[in-house]
Amino acid sequence: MGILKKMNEPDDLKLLLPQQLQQLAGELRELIINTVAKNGGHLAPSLGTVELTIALYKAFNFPSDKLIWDVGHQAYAHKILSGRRDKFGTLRQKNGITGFPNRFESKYDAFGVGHASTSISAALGIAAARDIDNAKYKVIAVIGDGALTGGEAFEALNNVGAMKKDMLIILNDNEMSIAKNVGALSGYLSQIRTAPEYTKVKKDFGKLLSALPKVGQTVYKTAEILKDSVKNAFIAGGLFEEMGLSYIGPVDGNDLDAVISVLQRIKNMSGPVLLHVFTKKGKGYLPAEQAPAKFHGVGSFDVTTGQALKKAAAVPTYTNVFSQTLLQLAGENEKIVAITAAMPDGTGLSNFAKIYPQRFFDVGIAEEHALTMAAGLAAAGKKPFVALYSTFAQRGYDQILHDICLQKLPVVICLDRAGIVGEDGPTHHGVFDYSFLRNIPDIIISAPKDENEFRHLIYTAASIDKPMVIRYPRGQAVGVSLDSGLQNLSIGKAELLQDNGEILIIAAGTMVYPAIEAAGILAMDNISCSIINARFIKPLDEQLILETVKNKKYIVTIEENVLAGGFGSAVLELLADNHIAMNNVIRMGLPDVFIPQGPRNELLADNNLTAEKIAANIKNIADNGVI
Ligand SMILES: Cc1ncc(C[n+]2csc(CCOP(=O)(O)OP(=O)(O)O)c2C)c(N)n1
Ligand SMILES: CC(=O)[C@@H](O)[C@H](O)COP(=O)(O)O
Ligand SMILES: [Mg+2]
Repeated sequence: MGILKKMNEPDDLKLLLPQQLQQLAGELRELIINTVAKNGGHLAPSLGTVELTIALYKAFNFPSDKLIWDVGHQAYAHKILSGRRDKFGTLRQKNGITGFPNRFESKYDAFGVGHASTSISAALGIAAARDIDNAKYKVIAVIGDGALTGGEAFEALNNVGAMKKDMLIILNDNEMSIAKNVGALSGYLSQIRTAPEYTKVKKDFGKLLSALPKVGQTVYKTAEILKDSVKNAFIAGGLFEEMGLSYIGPVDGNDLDAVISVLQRIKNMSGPVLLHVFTKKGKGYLPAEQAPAKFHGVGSFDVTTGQALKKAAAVPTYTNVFSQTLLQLAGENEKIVAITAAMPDGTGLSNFAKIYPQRFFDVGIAEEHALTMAAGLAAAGKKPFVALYSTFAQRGYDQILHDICLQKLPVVICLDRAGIVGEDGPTHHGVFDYSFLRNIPDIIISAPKDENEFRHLIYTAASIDKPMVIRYPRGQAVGVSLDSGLQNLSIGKAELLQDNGEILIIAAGTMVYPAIEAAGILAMDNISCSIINARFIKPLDEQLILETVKNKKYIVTIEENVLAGGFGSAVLELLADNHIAMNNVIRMGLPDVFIPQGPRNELLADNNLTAEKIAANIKNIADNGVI
């Protein structure tokens, strides 16, 4: 770390010579690779943007100028260069540096991110505020080709072209979303990349740039000449020009000199400018260059081989179970179709895509569109399964309400990564879905206690003619054995697992097994518990709950969701509506705060949602009568 260790202030970089900047790029890569190899993280995206980040720091003055990253999973070099080098070893760890730009972590993180396609909107807002204040700083958004497939990015571009604010949008095009990028826009960008003229421009670009003056009155003109020169070579970026932006590029975004030169020359251009850079995802680490999707987000790995350090577990993940069960059902029912919003691997739909390419749709990072498209498919007689991460489904609230449920269309919404996800932290925890879905009429919300029940719920969802949600967590399932056949579960029927004692635990989804275990711990203290597996959050099994609460001294609800408006609230509403006293109800779940990052198990323990903590809390209540 010869040069990097001398970089104490971001401005130190401005004094470095070209060769030293190259060395800095190498050292940044080394630090990023070694850190991610230990902590896990978004390696390939962050390796691809090293040169771009150095060039941005060379050309602009942060934090006065505002740099807004889209998603923010490519911003590790930015974190290191903006005063977080020495803490970078704590990346994604509990109480450590977060995996995404975070307004509360650094003044260099101009906007907090984690969800895609927000950067242009945020940058436009900041530019508009700047102009109201007559301030003079620059505003730069960096957006990937994947994030550009999101509707919000298009809405923003539409507005940018009309508002004509001075701002720079850098399109970091590596031809990849998490998986291969999809869609017509991606096709358009590839045409620019493969146009024979690009090769010529790429070669001539350096020469062209060095021949042009750098500063003063001529800058704007220079940029115009530059733009025209490129445009004269071929009409690249016409789409953006038509929308009212000045298109510059394409530029090789891993060629440090070229990116520095172009930024220095265009930074004073007026109006909205789109700079198109091509980068290589995973650049500088062969395993990541060869398998950019695998190294998009990784767990710990061996740097020499690129092999994961953790052995694959014998117990399947919920995602695997979903993948296999849906494939089985799709073989039996040709109406089944599947939709992903740019996460074919993460949601387990890649095999479905291979086997049923005509019945599979990757719509890009477009959750809203995915849901309404599913509604359209259902309206035309198909049985759509939309698989989304719970946190990203937050984008699609009105589509679920207005386009699916109000229309009573039989779409199955599979919410993966529901609950606490771990190291991705508060932007990614899927802990709000019970609350934001529960108020929608005609929706069915289910949460399996284990993989066996999960398979039956998928089968049930495939068989009914109503909108249904199944929510399940990140990572491994419980490890129970699977029934040989699949069966329909009665909608809204819960499962009474045991009925003895004065304490009734009603648990939802992932909290059922911890509840059973907690009851086992309490039994050793002669405290007996009854347990209900809710299975359905909506409709609730009102009959069973009302029957079972009779003669119970305490009722405990447990959920891996925020308490506000969640499953426990549903039980309270039921009791209130039936004039049953509620002063003996204890709700366990997540508090009204954003849960930070950390290992999932530790975060569950911190929030009293492990068997031991549940048992300790119930014992305290039983012993002291304290709630
Ligand atoms: C709303 C939303 N949906 C899905 C994701 C998951 N996601 C994170 S990064 C990514 C791909 C982004 O591709 P791109 O913008 O091209 O960046 P790259 O990784 O290629 O640098 C996806 C789908 C997300 N963060 N936000
Ligand atoms: C940045 C982003 O949103 C995704 O890359 C996400 O981190 C993937 O999460 P999983 O690792 O749970 O698939
Ligand atoms: Mg990309």
